[in-house]
Amino acid sequence: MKLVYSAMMQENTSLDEPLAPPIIIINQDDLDATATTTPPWEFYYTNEMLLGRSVPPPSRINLTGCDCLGGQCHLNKSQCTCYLKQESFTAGYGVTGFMYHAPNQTLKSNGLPVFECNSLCACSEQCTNRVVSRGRKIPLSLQKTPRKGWGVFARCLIPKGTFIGIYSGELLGHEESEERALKYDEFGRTYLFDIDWWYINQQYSRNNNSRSRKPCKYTVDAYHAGNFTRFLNHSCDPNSALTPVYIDMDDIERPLLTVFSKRPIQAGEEITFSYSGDPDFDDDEDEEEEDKEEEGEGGGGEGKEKEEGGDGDKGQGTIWRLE
Ligand SMILES: C[S@@+](CC[C@H](N)C(=O)[O-])C[C@H]1O[C@@H](n2cnc3c(N)ncnc32)[C@H](O)[C@@H]1O
Repeated sequence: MKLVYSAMMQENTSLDEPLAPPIIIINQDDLDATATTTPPWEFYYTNEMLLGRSVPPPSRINLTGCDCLGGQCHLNKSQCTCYLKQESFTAGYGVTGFMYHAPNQTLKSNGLPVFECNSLCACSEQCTNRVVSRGRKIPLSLQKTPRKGWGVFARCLIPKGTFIGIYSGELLGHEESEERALKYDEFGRTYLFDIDWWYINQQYSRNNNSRSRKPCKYTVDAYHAGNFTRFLNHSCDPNSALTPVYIDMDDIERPLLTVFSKRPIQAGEEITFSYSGDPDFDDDEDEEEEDKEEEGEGGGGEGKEKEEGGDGDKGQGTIWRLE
């Protein structure tokens, strides 16, 4: 059954990540023959976002693509519209250029939005600004733990800033997510994840000249549909974090929730993140120098101060509804 489960995961994601190594199932905890040998079959395994009843299909009316040729968007900084868009959001937070290091495609900083090149861009599939869209590359296992149920484990050393997976599932509107939360509270299920990133709130506060929090418009529910990320357990000292990523999406309230390592993760180590948002807003100043070298840059971006947040919680990503 473990092999069947592993094959099912691979089959359901073969189109969007054909090169992803299989996820293997390890169950050292089940000593008696009647115990469950695989993770539950209760959900549809997918990397995609399925739309809830009130969620419109993605609109691409305001989506733009760059005209760069080849895979070197990071070298076309004054012409690449994706580069300029990324900078307009993140230069104020000390990150120059794209959010990925050009040579190894690792994330420069957690907690900031990423705008990847998209299906309207002329650049190639090898573009340095396409990471999540190219899918998972790292080998993982799903492992039964003694006290936390199933968890996700690294099968090789994962460098800092590596893409791990999309927190996929059903994208629900506010009303539907409230209904689900009530239902799930009865059963003690916790797979709902609000998309309420600090910069969405900040924009709302600015536009409405208010310091009140914006009601959360969208929530991801990974209970009925999702992928291995629904098995990630919580830690107060996590080795990974969520990052909002926009690919074929022009609505700032609908990023993909993606998981990236925030420090090197050893082979055999459990991969975890904080269910209540990541308090570290990692603005690695030493990496800024590296970025300039990579991009042949003379300056710019350095020493800029972070903006003041509307409600002072820049470090928070999203909030998991705990029981
Ligand atoms: C999204 S699920 C994570 C996957 C879960 N372990 C499973 O087997 O389905 C969240 C649930 O995992 C368990 N969990 C997550 N982190 C935990 C932790 N640090 N300690 C104990 N239980 C944890 C709790 O039961 C929680 O409701």
